Amino acid sequence: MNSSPANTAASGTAMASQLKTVTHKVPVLFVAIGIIAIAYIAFPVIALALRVPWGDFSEIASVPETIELLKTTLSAAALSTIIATVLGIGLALWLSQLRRGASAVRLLVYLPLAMPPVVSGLALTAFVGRRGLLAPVLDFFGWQLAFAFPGVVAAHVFVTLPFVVVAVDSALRQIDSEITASARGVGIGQWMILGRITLPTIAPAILTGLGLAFARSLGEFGTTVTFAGSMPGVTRTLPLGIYLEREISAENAYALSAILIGIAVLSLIVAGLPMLFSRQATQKAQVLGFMDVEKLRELTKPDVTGPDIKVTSNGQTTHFPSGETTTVIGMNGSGKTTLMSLIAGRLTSANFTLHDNPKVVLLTQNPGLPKNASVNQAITMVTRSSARTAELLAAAGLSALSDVRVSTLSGGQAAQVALVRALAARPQALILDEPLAAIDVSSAARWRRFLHATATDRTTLLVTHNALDVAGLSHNIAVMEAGRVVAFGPTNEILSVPPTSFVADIAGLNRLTGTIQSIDADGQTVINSHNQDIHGVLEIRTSPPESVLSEVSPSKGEKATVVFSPYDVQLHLEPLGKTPGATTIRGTVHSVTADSLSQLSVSVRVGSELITVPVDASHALNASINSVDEVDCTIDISKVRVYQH
Ligand SMILES: Nc1ncnc2c1ncn2[C@@H]1O[C@H](COP(=O)(O)OP(=O)(O)OP(=O)(O)O)[C@@H](O)[C@H]1O
Repeated sequence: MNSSPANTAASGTAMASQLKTVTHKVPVLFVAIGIIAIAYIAFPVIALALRVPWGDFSEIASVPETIELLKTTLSAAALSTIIATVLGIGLALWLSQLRRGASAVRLLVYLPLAMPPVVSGLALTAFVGRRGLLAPVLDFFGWQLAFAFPGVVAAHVFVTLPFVVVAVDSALRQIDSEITASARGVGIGQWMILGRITLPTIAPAILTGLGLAFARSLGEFGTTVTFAGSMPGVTRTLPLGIYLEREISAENAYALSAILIGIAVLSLIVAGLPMLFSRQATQKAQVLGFMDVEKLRELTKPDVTGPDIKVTSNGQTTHFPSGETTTVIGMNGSGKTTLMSLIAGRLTSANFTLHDNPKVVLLTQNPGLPKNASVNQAITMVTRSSARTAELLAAAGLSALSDVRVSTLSGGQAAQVALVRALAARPQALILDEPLAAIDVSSAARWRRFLHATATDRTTLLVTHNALDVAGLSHNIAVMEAGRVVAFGPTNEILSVPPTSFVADIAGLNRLTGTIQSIDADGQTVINSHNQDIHGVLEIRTSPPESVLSEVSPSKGEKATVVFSPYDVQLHLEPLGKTPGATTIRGTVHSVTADSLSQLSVSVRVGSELITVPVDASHALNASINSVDEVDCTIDISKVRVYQH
C-alpha cells in the first residue's frame, strides 16, 4: 500500500496521541513511608480544623482586630516577597557565574534557614536596631526599622530570602550550559539571553520560590517579635495575634489559625498554578521538505569573507585556510573539542593565541537550542526578523517545524535546526563538531551537499569520525594526537600517506612502521618492522604536507612507514616459503568482524600494530580462523609503498 505524506503525518498524529510514558513502581516500603509522612503533616492540620468554631468563624474573621492583623500580615508578606524575589533572583544569577567562593556565598545565604528566629531578630537588632551598627546612617535619613512596620518587612526578607535563592539557584544550575554558550556564540546579546532564554526557563522555580517566601512570611513569628515587637496595627502580624489570643480564647486562636493556613495554602496553589496547567508539549510527526541549497547559501553567506584562521597552540602554529573545509580528526580524547572551543573563544589558555579575529560560530554535538522557545523563536533571536527566519526554514526544508517547541524536537530535527541557527548568524568561520551524526542518511546527504557548496564562503572546521565527511567535504585534514596537531595537509595527501594508524583506518589502508634496512637503485626498499623484513617500493613525496613526513634523502636506519591496501593482501593459514615478487608478513589473528554476509575482515596483529585483511566469508568459515592463529600475509612488492618519516 502506498503511504502519502499526508497519510504518514496523520498516522503519526494518531500514534503521538496514544503515547504514554511507562511509570515504574517503587517498592511498597516507600509507599508506606510516604503515607506515614503525609499523615504526619495532615493529621495535626485536621485536628486543628476540628477545633475551629466554624459556627462563629465568619464573625471572628470580620472583627476589626482580625482585619487589622490581616492587613499588617498581608502587606508585610507582599512587600517582603517582592523584595526577597528581586534580591533572590539577582543573587542566584550572580552565583551561577561565580567560580570561586560560590559555596561560601551559598552557605551564608542559607544561614537564616538554620538560625533560631530569636537569634535572627537579635542579629537584625545589632545591625539596624536603634543602637545597631547602621543606626547613625538610619538616623541621618530619619528612617526607623526596629519596632516599626519597615522592621517587620526587614525581618521577613531576612528569613524568606533563602527560599527564593534555593529555588532559583537550583533551577539555574540545571540549565544546560550549552544553551547559553551557543546563544552567545551566534551573537544573541546577554539581555536577550536573560529575558528570552534564562528567565522563561527558570520561571516555574521563581514562582515556587515566591510562593514559599510568601507562605513563610505569613507564618513568621520569632524574628519579627524580637526585632519589630508586637504593636497592634503597626507590627503585630497574624501569628503574633494568634499567640496572644491563645491566652484569652483558644477557640478564637484556632479560628485565626485556620485563616492563616487558608491563606498559606492559597498562596502555594497560586504559585503552583502555572505548573498545574502546563501540559507536556508534544509534536505531531512531521514530514520535512526539500532543501534549496543555493537559496540557503545566499541567506547565510557572511557579509565579508573572513581571514584564514591562524592559531598558535603550545608553540605550534596551524593555518586553517579561508574558503576551504578542514576536517579535524583524531582518536577520542585527542583534544579536538578543546582546540575548537579555544578557537571559538569558549575556552582560554595562556598557551593559545588566535591571530585574527573572524566571526566564529561553534556548533557542538549538543544543539544547545532554548527548550522553551519554538523553532521559529529560537532562530529569530539570531535573525531579529521572523520573515528572514521563515525564508531560512523554507530554504532548509524545515518549514514544518516552525511552530514546534524545541523541547519536542527529535534529535535529528534539533541538529538540523541548530545548523540553520548557526548559519543564520552568517559566520565567517563555522566550526562543526560531528554535525551530521544524529541526522538521517538522506537529510545528511542534503546537508553534505550544502556544506560542500558553501565551503568557499567561509572557513569551515569540521570535527568528524565519519569517513564520508572526510572524503566528501574536506579540502584539508588536521590530525590531532595528545592535544597537538601532528599532521596537517591536503586531504588526498594525508589519506594516501596516513601519518597515524587512526588516519590509516579512516583511509581504509594498512600502515606499519619500521626502520630502513636497505634501498637499491630502483627504489626497492627493505624495512625492518617488528623484527620482520618487509619489501616495498620507496616513494619520494614531491609536496609533503606540514606533517611528520618530510622529503629528505632517506638512508639506512631511518624511520619509515609502510602503506598498502587491505585488498592487496592474501591471507594464508599455513606458513609460506619465499614467494617471488611478494613480501610476507607474519602475524596472529586479533579479531574477525563481518563487513557483510559474504565478506569478513580479519584483523592481524603484527608486533604492536594491526593490519586488516578482507576475506571471503565462506573461505574463513571453512578454514575456521581463530583469534590465536598464526597467519602469513603476502603482498605484491610493487603494491607496498614505503615513505620515510
Ligand atoms: N591543549 C590542551 N590542554 C589541556 N588539556 C587538554 C588539551 N587538549 C585536550 N585536553 C584535555 O583532554 C581531554 C579530552 O579532550 P577533548 O574533549 O578535546 O577530546 P576530543 O578529541 O574532542 O575527544 P572526543 O573525540 O571523544 O570528543 C579533555 O579533558 C581536555 O581538557
